[in-house]
Amino acid sequence: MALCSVGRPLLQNTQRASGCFFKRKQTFCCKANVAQEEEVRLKLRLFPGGSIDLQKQESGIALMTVNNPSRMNAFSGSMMIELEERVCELESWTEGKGLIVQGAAGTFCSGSDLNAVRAISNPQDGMKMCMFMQNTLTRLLRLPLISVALVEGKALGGGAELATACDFRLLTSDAVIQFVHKHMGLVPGWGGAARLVRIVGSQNALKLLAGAKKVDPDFGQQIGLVDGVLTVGEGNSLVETERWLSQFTKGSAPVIRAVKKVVLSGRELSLDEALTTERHVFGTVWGGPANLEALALKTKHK
Ligand SMILES: CCCC(=O)SCCNC(=O)CCNC(=O)[C@H](O)C(C)(C)COP(=O)(O)OP(=O)(O)OC[C@H]1O[C@@H](n2cnc3c(N)ncnc32)[C@H](O)[C@@H]1OP(=O)(O)O
Repeated sequence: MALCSVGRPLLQNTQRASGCFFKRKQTFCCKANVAQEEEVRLKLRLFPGGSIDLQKQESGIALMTVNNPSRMNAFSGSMMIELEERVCELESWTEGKGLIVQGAAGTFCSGSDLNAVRAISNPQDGMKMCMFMQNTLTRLLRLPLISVALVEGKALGGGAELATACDFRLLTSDAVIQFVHKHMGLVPGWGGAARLVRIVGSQNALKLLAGAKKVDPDFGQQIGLVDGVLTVGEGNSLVETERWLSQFTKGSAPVIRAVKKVVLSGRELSLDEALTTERHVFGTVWGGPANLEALALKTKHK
């Protein structure tokens, strides 16, 4: 498995399909990065526990579970490494269309494992862990899959940051997202602040971070952080989430992956770069099987 999470190029699959048009954004894996990453891994391995489980389903929807229930699904060091490995696996899953990220045992994730945090509370180690997680979560968000965080129970600190690394967030009616960093004398470091500003705007992001404000489903929907609410007790949240996601993942994998790529480039690139990307991605679906089938069926959009 390639150890090149640091500086993995943006939209690598699009690039492969249609040439190198992300030159400005590109940084390549270099020996120094790989060595640095290995050093971080060695350190993270000192804090074992829990797992990140991945199930790739025939439907094209994968299920990723943050699994450390005795610590409310807090991220141990080994879980950070496993998360990167699972993301790597998803990057090469060409049949994939969607991803659900959930926590085990009815709660989402309580952030970084505080035992590890205490042990690496010096700025140098904190920065390395932060860089590793920032990279992994950036790659998670950039997967050519439509992703949704199923938030049951609590998403706290780094758990709230993980939820922002998905395209959508669905909450059960009793769930809470809270950026508790300020109460911990911190700010987000896993890319959560940058993503939050893009999701809810800077005014709301400031309120959530400076006030460590609890976001319940109603408030979350008002500010655009929450995309839907699942009623607790009314069926299985996971089944409900799969049903919700399937409205976007129904159909041909190349087309759905292409949709994610053009939206991602619109979100992350300059207009000129995004337009170029859109042209290239368009070229990958134009005259493709789904396009030809729709033309043959004389599809009407009533
Ligand atoms: C850049 C990343 C920044 C960060 O993520 S910093 C970490 C931010 N997260 C936190 O501060 C969460 C602290 N925990 C809590 O507030 C509460 O435990 C929480 C999640 C609301 C759950 O409360 P309760 O339902 O009352 O359950 P509890 O407190 O008895 O917890 C059950 C067991 O889980 C443990 N736990 C919860 N969150 C943890 C964490 N982040 N790291 C390590 N252990 C954690 C907790 O210590 C308890 O263990 P034990 O049963 O006492 O052995």
